[in-house]
Amino acid sequence: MTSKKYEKANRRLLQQVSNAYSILNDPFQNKGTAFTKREREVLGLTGTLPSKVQTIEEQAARVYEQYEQRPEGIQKRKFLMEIFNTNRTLFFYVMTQHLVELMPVVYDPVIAPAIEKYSEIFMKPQGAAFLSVDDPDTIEESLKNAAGGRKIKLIVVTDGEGILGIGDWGANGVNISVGKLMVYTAAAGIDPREVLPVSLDVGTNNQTLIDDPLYLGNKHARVQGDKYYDLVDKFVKAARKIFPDVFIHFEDFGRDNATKILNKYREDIPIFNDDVQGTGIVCLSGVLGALNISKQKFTDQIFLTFGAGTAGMGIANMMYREMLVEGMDPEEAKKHFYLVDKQGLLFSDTPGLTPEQKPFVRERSEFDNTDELTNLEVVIKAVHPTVMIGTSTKPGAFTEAAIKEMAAHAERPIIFSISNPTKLIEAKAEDLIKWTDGKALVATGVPSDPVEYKGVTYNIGQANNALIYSGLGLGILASKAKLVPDELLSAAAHLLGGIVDPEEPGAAVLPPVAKLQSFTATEAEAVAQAAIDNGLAGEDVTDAKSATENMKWLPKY
Ligand SMILES: NC(=O)c1ccc[n+]([C@@H]2O[C@H](COP(=O)([O-])OP(=O)(O)OC[C@H]3O[C@@H](n4cnc5c(N)ncnc54)[C@H](O)[C@@H]3O)[C@@H](O)[C@H]2O)c1
Ligand SMILES: O=C(O)C[C@H](O)C(=O)O
Ligand SMILES: [Mn+2]
Repeated sequence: MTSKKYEKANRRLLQQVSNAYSILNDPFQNKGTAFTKREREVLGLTGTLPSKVQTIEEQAARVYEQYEQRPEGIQKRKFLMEIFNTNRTLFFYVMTQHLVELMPVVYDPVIAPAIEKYSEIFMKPQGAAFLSVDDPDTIEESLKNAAGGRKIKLIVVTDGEGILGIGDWGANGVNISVGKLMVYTAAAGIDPREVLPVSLDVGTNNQTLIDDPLYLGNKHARVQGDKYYDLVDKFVKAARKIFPDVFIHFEDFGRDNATKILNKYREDIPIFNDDVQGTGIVCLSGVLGALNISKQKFTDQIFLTFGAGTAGMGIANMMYREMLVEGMDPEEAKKHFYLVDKQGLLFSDTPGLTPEQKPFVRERSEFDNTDELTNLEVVIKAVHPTVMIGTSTKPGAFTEAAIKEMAAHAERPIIFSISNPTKLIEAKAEDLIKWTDGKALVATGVPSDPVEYKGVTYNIGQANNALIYSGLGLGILASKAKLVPDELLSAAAHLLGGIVDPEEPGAAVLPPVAKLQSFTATEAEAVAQAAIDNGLAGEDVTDAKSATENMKWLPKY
């Protein structure tokens, strides 16, 4: 068949299969003005676009110029979402070109108001699957419909109950799944065609949403108990049936469910809870980075968890495991941990303890002023922590008095104030540096500008699981890891913790987001190697470096 005849047959087939608009309206196929004249002829696009053919660079320049003209915050994000909904390749080209500038807009902190307003500003479902507790028999059908025939390798699922620190946002929470997946692609080059955001809509206890005529989710109280866990189980089983090798990332589940779900499935399939494990890894990396700077020993550290919830206990468990890896006796290791929650310092007889908190509580007999240990400053005075991590959602909780009390007993106090979004942060980086006269080794959950203090520029690491989960995911997918044991998480943490330049004055405890793509690639290789070393990799995966490099998708036509 001559090439002319072939092209004619191909054109006819394409036109039968999909007319111009199904191409132009498919963000995975659409190139917009970058379609060449030849492509336009073959694909039946002649006359459907302005005549000029642009390169992706020219398109990106136009998009970025438009972006800059948008008002700060959610308007900038809405514009970027229009690009994402129109042309995934162009979106990720622009996002990777301006990663440091765009991450806080695409992701944390601007994603928070975007979630709060999701229903009222809804334009497109952005390829997400909306699984409803009221239609449990449509789970498989819903996943297949949303995948649209695409081979899905990575799912980020949320039930919207514990969004960042802003709480229950029901079906609006799907935006966190969409945003997290954007970071996976921008940071690690996960193919955007192979990902699926999933919302488990089990209702909401957020009365604002129930009363909001614009709210798009199920308008009833959150379903709990067996019916809830049955839906989660139906989802997990259906996802693994339809997408056999899929890696499932759980995000922003409520404190009572997150760890329980993780522990139920992690021995059988490759799953991950970002708030529990991702945050644990990034904080362990940050502490290891800080100790590289202060030259202190990990086993000498005393940890105070402020806000012993999903993330707080994920972090505590990751640190505890590290103590054991360092050879410490389990009972001795437990003596290095203090949990503070709404009730104050947690004791074995404190009412309302969660299952995750119980292994780490203390005995009242250890103290002679237990009634006063509801005040953070008093707790610090009593226990002399060297590491304090805030995952409490309590803004300003790290007061000047509390921080100065910590600095009185710790030569280089390690203080991570990581509640998100910005309005919930326990203390600002510049205050922590000032209150400790430059001694504190600081990290925040949201991006923080460098702090100038007494002639030193203090670079502030972003202790956000976004620095870690993309590399972990790429390593898991590239190695075809059958499970995600702690060994893989630890490999990621030690890799990141070793990237810090400890000799630089004011060095950050974590690598900068500007280097996210490069350290993500290195981390992915370390995770894939750990999978190979632990006998968890696919039979055909023997070379971690080539496996991760071959997996990467690049935003180009
Ligand atoms: N930086 C990151 O990567 C990262 C990762 C996960 C969570 N977080 C942030 O951490 C915060 C908590 O998230 P989570 O998923 O663990 O939520 P969670 O609800 O599971 O835990 C919050 C804990 O803080 C406790 N708390 C609330 N008010 C308190 C107070 N006044 N004093 C002491 N404790 C208090 C709660 O009782 C709960 O145990 C959120 O702001 C979230 O955005 C940050
Ligand atoms: O989403 C983030 O910014 C980090 C973390 O997962 C959180 O819940 O705060
Ligand atoms: Mn989260």
